[in-house]
Amino acid sequence: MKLELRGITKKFGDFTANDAIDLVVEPGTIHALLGENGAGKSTLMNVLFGLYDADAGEILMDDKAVTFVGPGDAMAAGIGMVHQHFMLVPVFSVAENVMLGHEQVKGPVKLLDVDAARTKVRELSDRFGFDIDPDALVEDLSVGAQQRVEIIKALSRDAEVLILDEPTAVLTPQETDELLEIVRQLRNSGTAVVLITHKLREVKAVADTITVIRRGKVVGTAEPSASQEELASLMVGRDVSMTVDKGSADPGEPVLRIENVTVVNEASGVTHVDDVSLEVRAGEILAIAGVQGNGQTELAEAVLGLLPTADGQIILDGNVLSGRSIRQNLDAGIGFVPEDRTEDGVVAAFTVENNLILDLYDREPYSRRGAIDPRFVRTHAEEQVEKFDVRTTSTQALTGSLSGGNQQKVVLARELARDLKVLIASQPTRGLDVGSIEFVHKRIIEERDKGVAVIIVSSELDEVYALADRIAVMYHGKVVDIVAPDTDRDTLGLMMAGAHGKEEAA
Ligand SMILES: Nc1ncnc2c1ncn2[C@@H]1O[C@H](COP(=O)(O)OP(=O)(O)OP(=O)(O)O)[C@@H](O)[C@H]1O
Repeated sequence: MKLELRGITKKFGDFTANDAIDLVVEPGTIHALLGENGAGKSTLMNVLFGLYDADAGEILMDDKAVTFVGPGDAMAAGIGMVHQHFMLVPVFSVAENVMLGHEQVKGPVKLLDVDAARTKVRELSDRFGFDIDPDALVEDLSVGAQQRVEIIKALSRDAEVLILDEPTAVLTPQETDELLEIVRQLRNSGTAVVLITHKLREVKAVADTITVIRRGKVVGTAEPSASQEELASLMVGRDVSMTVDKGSADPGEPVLRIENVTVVNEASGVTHVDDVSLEVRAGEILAIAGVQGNGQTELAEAVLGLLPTADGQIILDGNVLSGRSIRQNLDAGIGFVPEDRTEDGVVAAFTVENNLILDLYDREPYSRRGAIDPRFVRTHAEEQVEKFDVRTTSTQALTGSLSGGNQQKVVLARELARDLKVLIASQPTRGLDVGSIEFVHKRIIEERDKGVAVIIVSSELDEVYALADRIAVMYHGKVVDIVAPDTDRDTLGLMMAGAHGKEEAA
């Protein structure tokens, strides 16, 4: 099915998020939609999926104008969307999840019993090589498999246009390759795929057509043969350096010591971190590389005090941290960028300016004589928004209304505004555009050069290589080895997949 958007305009108050956007997606093609954070990509897709009402413009399918009042209409017309946050019910099986929602669809297919859904899942799984068991519980599936269930859900409703919103942000390198292969197969079977991503390497690998939007407007199209640098500068409107200059580290004394730390999930009894010892010195960046779910997140949370340690101790500047509150740890100079910004990073219902002072509101100069100084808070927010290039209509906008990448910049701006001894940043640039990644990497290196001990938890090898002075690889809760950043990609990848130590991986 051919999809055409003509002159789509969507405003939020005075702010124009989409400004007369034209886009044609041909059947059997992969159309990448590129744009910096806040460019308006998600807004445009939400208009297309019937979640937002456009202020102007029209949607045509096979040259016929259509109107979608809600996602049900869009699905009935053959549009499927896989969001960044999956919309699956964890305690239901795959087949039950696929069945859900069929009752809303007006189209020809209806899966109103589990048997029919099971058969459909098998059929689609076999056809596209999804490798999904219809009876598996969603909560037992890996992130990559859950995403395939979302795609099956869309295909089970006969989607002919499939929108994938940053589908690889949460995937491992191997899962990413698998997904891209699936996307190619969908294209070959005639599906029109709209792919929203910040990862230029992926765009170049699979896209047939590339449209770039900036500040709500289409600024151009590009060929997949364009270089990453060309795509990046078209996206952000300036030259972007894809690798940040980093001088060699000049590490000082150890600031943070993690000694034989074990973290056990109290409810399930599962050991997430298993007898880990690490040392981070002032003025160095230790990257913890690993496939998501190997204990890195829990280790980072244990250092801040968000999770209790079952064994071992964490020592900051000679002081044992256990038994102290999170607040005390923040006050002691720990900066923390959590992995899940929407859950743990920002309060969506607070304004940007209030999110920027979450850890600071009760101290001078943010508060005076026990009361928040609103003028100072605003000035501070305006400075930070400018410095971190947070695209928001105002500092008083609700943080939940910001695009994903811009919410991440708010978290980083808040954490880096304090005087830190240790910075722990989990997936610090997930969802950020290339220009913002360059900026954030520079800021992290600046912290290092100021003498902060930095821990970066990342599953992106590009990021690990861009920042690390040393790399600790975690697998199944243990540190497999600590290696130098000149270790090659394949060796590191194998270690992340469980090879013990550099020699074995080599
Ligand atoms: N519900 C809303 N209310 C107010 N403003 C909004 C709303 N949704 C989006 N915006 C604004 O519209 C702009 C475009 O946001 P959108 O989410 O479409 O960007 P994006 O291109 O998807 O960005 P990212 O790459 O960061 O996900 C942003 O500046 C955002 O603040």
